[in-house]
Amino acid sequence: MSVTREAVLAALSKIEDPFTKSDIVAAGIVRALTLEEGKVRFVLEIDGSRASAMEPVRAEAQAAVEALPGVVSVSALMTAHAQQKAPPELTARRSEPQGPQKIPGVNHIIAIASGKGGVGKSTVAANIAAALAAEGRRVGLLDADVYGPSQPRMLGISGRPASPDGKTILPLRNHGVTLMSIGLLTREDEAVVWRGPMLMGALQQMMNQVQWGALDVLIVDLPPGTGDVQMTLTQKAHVDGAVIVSTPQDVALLDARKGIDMFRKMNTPILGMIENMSTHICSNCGHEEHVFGHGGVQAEAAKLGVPLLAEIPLHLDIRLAGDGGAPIVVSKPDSPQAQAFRKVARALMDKGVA
Ligand SMILES: Nc1ncnc2c1ncn2[C@@H]1O[C@H](COP(=O)(O)OP(=O)(O)OP(=O)(O)O)[C@@H](O)[C@H]1O
Repeated sequence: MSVTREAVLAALSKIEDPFTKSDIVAAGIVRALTLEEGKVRFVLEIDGSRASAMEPVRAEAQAAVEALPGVVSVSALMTAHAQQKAPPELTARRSEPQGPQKIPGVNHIIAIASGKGGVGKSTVAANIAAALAAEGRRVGLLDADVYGPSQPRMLGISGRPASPDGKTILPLRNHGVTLMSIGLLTREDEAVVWRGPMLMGALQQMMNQVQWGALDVLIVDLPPGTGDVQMTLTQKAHVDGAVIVSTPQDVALLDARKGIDMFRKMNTPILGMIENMSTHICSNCGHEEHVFGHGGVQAEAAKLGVPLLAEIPLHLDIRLAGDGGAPIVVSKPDSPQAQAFRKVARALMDKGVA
């Protein structure tokens, strides 16, 4: 028989949180507990400065659950809050500094967003980042797509980032782009369930505890939709603007409109829209076909009064390049597809945001 949620919580409640002296369940640090056919996953949400002190607690929690009958595997991760937690007996949290802040050393932040998943937002983000690097800009890429981090694969980066002092994280680098991705902190085959407060903690950690160095621009690859990550980013960081990626299909456009609306409510300028998978060019014969329609994003951009930054074709080379770890801007810099991305990069530089 598979283990029950109650049994897992009972085992975890025997472990003491050394900081609050209550058990880790009562202390509220056990989050995102999921059980699936004996596979147990949970996260300990802790103060970032206590990571090394809490590691034995994490190990003890993992071992306690592993010892339960019916448990097949256990994944126990730690995620950090950027700020101190109030002691549990206090109901009010100490207020934190309000309003968007600059990330030290980072001149500009550009968010790449889409209303719908799978429209090519990550592909666009990787290519814009590599194109800006090719223009000589100092570029960072923050992969905040917690539901499907794909930037390590697209930029050909693997391995875990180092943290020499246990507090800050050293990002990795390829194709002139400094990358930090939530995908580099989790195992590639491991699904991570992120809940609201954890998402906010993880995003703030990636913005503030990563040693980005001096950057002209940080590109943020957002998850699709209008959720906690988008809200946290625009509330906590000074974002220069958002680029909205959509396919020409009506359904994708509807979602893109919601995204634009959200950014406007958060006072984040819309830098423009990109129509991806605009037209299909056959790699054999060069025949052009409008698989998802064509021109829908241009019409929408005109209606909303935002610039259309590019129409990127659906082209096999773009996918192969992304899957192969060298975006098309790097692998085939002279191709028309790469040139379309270079044009977007130059437009962003001309606007003074990159
Ligand atoms: N213009 C294009 N031509 C060919 N393939 C493309 C193009 N744009 C994206 N793709 C491919 O489509 C797939 C989805 O793209 P991508 O991961 O960039 O989308 P996404 O919007 O970031 O998705 P998600 O929201 O799920 O993270 C990838 O395999 C990518 O290589």
